[in-house]
Amino acid sequence: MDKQQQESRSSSNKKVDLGEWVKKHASLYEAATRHPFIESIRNGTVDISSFRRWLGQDYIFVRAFVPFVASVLVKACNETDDSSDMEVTLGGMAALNDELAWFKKEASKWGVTLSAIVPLSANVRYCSFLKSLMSSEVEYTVVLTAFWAIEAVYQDSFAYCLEEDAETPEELKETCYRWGNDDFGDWCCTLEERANRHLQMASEDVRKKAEAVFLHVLELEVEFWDMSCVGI
Ligand SMILES: Cc1ncc(CNC=O)c(N)n1
Repeated sequence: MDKQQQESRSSSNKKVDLGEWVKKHASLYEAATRHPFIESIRNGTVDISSFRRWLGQDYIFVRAFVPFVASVLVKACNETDDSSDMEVTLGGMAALNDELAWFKKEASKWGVTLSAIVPLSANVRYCSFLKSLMSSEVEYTVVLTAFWAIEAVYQDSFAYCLEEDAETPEELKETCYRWGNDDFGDWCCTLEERANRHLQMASEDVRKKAEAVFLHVLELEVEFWDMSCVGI
């Protein structure tokens, strides 16, 4: 085997998957999934005005997330002929329909007026990032990676608040369960599998872009939690 063959062999054998990136960037991943806001839910010391702020801001985020997921679905239909890709994304869209209804119900329980919420700057930044990913120029592999990262952070964070030794207040358990439940966990694993498949097939350039987008999602998630806790 000559040198060039060896290089191309080793680059195609190089393990690229999302689990590896989580390990490689463990401290940022941990900052996003074990944030003080999440820790405060888990140990029962959460400041309720922070929780209410998070709830109102997250409703705005989820409304912006719907067209992003729709754009992932369009790319799945155009760029792959594998129906599992379309199905996992369509499943995510269906869940968002229930989620928006849930936000309305939860907001009224906490006395949060959703129509009066003004998006804070971290939220505006996150929503405009989603918008930038909706461009047809952004590769399917890259947006699938972003989609997985956005969902995985919530799944991991809220599942942590439901562990056996967690002291999450009763009235917050339903919120944690929304993203921390096992079915959502399984769905995230399916999404991860789909994304990994595409990463394996991608060029080095696309993989690099996907890794950068993964890191950017983690940063934006940290800022989103930070925004929820300002003033405490
Ligand atoms: C800021 C943020 N990140 C991820 C999610 C989870 N995806 C949809 O609900 C969310 N609701 N909010």
